[in-house]
Amino acid sequence: MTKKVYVIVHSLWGHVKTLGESVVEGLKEGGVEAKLWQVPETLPESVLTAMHAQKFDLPIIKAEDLPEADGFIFGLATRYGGASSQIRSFVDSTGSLFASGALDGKYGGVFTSTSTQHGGLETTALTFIPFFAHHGINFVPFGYKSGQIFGHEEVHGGSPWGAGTVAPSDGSRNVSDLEKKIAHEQGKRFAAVLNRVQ
Ligand SMILES: Cc1cc2nc3c(=O)[nH]c(=O)nc-3n(C[C@H](O)[C@H](O)[C@H](O)COP(=O)(O)O)c2cc1C
Repeated sequence: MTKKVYVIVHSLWGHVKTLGESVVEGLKEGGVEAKLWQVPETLPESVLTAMHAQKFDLPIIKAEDLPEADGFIFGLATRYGGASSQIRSFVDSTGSLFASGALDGKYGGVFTSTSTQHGGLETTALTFIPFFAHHGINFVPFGYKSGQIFGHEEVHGGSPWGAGTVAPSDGSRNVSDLEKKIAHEQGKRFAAVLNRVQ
C-alpha cells in the first residue's frame, strides 16, 4: 500500500511553507502520498497584523489527523533558538495519542528556518527530537549522503538534521534554488526510508 506522509508547517512569512512545498514534491517523486498542512495559529489577530503575517490556503491539522499517516515532517520556524509556540502548542495537543501509543513506530523528520545563519538551525532541530522520542517515532535525519549540504559557494540553510533556509525578517531573502533542491531531496530520501520498511 502507498505510504502517506504529512508535512506540517508553521510559517508567518512563507519561507517554511515554500520549503514544505519542495519537501512534498520530493516525497511524491519518492513514491509516497504527501500532503502539506499548517498548524493552528495561536497569536491574536492584532499581533499578526503588526507582524505583517501572511495567510496561507493550507488545511489546518488536528492531532486526530496524525494516526492516518505513516510519517510526519515538521517545518519549524525558529523562535529564540527553538520551534515556535504555534508548533509547540500543536504537539502539546497530541497527549491522547501519546497515551494510546497511536504514533509508536511511525517516522518523523524536520526542516527549519532561521533569520540568521547561526540563529538556531541546529538547536531548533535538536530540541524537537524529544517529541519524536516520547511518541516512539523514528527520527529520519537528512544526513550527508546526498552531498548537497557540503557546498561553500553560497550561503544556504540545511544540515544533516534536515533542509533549511536563512530568512531575514525584513523579507530581503527568499528560499534559494539550492535550499529548495535540498528540501526536495529530503522528501525523496524520507520516502525511500519509508518504502524500505513494512
Ligand atoms: C519572536 C521571533 C523570534 C525569532 N527568533 C529567532 C532566532 O532565535 N533565531 C533566528 O535566526 N531567527 C529568529 N526569528 C526569525 C524567524 O525564525 C524567521 O523569520 C522565520 O524562520 C521565517 O520563516 P517564515 O517566513 O516561514 O515565517 C525569530 C522571529 C520571531 C518573530
